[in-house]
Amino acid sequence: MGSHIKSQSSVDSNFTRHLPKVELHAHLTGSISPQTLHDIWLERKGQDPSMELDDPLKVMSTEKEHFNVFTFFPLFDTYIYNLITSVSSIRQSTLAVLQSFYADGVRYLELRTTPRAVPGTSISKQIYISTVLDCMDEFFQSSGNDMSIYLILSIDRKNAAEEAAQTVDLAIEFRNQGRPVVGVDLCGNPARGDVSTFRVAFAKAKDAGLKITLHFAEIPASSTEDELRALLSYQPDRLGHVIHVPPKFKEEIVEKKLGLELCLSCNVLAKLTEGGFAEHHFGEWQKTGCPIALGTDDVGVFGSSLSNEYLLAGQHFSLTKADLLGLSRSAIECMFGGNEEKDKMYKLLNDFQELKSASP
Ligand SMILES: CNc1ncnc2c1ncn2[C@@H]1O[C@H](COP(=O)(O)O)[C@@H](O)[C@H]1O
Repeated sequence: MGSHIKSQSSVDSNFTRHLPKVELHAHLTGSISPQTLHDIWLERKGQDPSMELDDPLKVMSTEKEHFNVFTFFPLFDTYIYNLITSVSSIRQSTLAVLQSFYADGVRYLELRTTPRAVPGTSISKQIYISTVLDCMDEFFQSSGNDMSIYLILSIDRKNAAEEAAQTVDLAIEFRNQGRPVVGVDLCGNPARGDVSTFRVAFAKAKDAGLKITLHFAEIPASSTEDELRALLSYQPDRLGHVIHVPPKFKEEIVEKKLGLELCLSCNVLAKLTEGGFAEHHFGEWQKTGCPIALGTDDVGVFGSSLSNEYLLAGQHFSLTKADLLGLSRSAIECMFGGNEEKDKMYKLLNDFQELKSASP
């Protein structure tokens, strides 16, 4: 009874930080902090003073107007991908990202990244992915196996069908080598591309037993009947963002109980939604019974950690500690890593709940 009363109390940052969390929607490059990018920039500037890229602390300053859907996507192609061009900087940034999720209380992480070769170097897509996977292995061991980490490979909407197929092939190849690759994602600038291009690639991913998650209805232009019908025909296991979803698609999603990856700060700060946090569509989806996993999307850009996302949900939707525990449990349902991983997370949450209810 005591534990019941305590868990009804309002949420605070101490609670959300210590809550064992599941992060399922985090883009690796967008998760790199401005400080880590700055460190990499300083080192490159030291080696090559004529390097023309501006200081990340200036480019990504949160004091200026926040990135919106038009300014956000070029940040990767024209800036960050030009800064992180060596195996050592891929390693440095990936390890820093893993460390910050861990320090924030994430205990199960599915990171996603778009395979990329670095022009003018020997870094192929394969080398890029194996470097990221090596960092994940290293981090897993050095954290005392405390945070499980899996990888999802992203297809970018601007990709041609062949590139998308290559991404799926890479996912299958690494998964078959026993590396922790669990799925394939569709991301990228929602104003670009025709998603029907990727039919064959996603069919191959499905056949190979990979899980599928898709960025879905992020902006009105990517929420047409044709697009959403095509995306649902790829039989996704989870959907990301689900912002501008027309009622009949909503019904279908609810009927299938698809897992939903919702990113409050990203949507509000990038102005993908209107009305601020209080009007975020989390409020609507929460009533539908679809399992929800809060996610950071791009913590390096939007500056809000996963524990802060839980805090924001608590504050803006009047959720109690018990509600946030329930939300964490619903994120577990959405995990791609299998039942053993789910059981491990449920246990962590139960232990946490007991500890909280026992503490004065
Ligand atoms: C508004 N939210 C979003 N919507 C769609 N795609 C997004 C995104 N945030 C990030 N990305 C995708 O992730 C890539 C960077 O990470 P990786 O190099 O893959 O690790 C971006 O190029 C973009 O395609």
